[in-house]
Amino acid sequence: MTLLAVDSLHRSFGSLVAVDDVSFEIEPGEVVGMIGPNGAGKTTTFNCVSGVLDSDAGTVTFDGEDVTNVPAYELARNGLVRTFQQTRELSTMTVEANVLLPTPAHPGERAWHAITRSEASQQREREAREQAMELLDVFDIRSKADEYAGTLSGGQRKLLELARALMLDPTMLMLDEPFAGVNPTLTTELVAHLESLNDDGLTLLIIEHELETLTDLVDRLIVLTDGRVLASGTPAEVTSNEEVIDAYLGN
Ligand SMILES: Nc1ncnc2c1ncn2[C@@H]1O[C@H](COP(=O)(O)OP(=O)(O)OP(=O)(O)O)[C@@H](O)[C@H]1O
Repeated sequence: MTLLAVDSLHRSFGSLVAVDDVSFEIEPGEVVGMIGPNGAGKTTTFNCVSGVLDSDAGTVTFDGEDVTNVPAYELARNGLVRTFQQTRELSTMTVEANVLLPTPAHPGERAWHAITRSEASQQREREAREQAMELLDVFDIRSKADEYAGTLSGGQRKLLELARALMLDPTMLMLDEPFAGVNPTLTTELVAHLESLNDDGLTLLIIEHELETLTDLVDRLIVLTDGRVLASGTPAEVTSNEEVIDAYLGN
């Protein structure tokens, strides 16, 4: 069964049509890249699909359920999680606290946990902490666990953002420019992490400008221009498509 189906999505800002009749489908286990020139509507499409912005028309179906305009926190519960182009770490909290933020087991989230401190809630906290530390270990930022997130480099912030998204145990991750501002060594590491997450069954939809980074990683590319899907296919198909070359690659 198709995991994500976007059908005839529209979103305008005043008279500007940012997303204009966009349709695409993602199958379970796929890695799909979304490319297109600046202003093509990639982030707005992400925002509408991930419940950050309401769409004006169209439908989004995730895992067989109509989730059109369902808020992000509810989508996350269903397994659809996204990251942002601008990382959203809280710079005056520690790296560990940042990773723990989205988990329901975080003590701050439910006031009554703090009061009752039931065995079950303490167990959940312990498990969340272990999971957070494992992720920081995998992403090679465990040594920074007790430091303020504000001290991390741009690349490490991307890893922190990814770790935080993974704490929600997603079925599908939508990544908005995960490699932007990341140095080549860290990019290679990040790609390897994404490949291994995909090997474990995680479905990925990735916005990226750097086509070279995406070509090896993705099964398929969706090209947007002027808010519309211009082409979709394997990297080889898309990069040899004349319309794509004119609209995007030729630039
Ligand atoms: N909140 C907003 N208010 C008004 N216009 C917006 C808003 N968000 C996006 N737009 C406009 O919608 C169009 C699509 O923008 P969007 O950010 O989705 O494109 P993009 O393909 O992600 O671009 P980039 O690669 O530069 O991030 C652009 O013309 C942009 O200026």
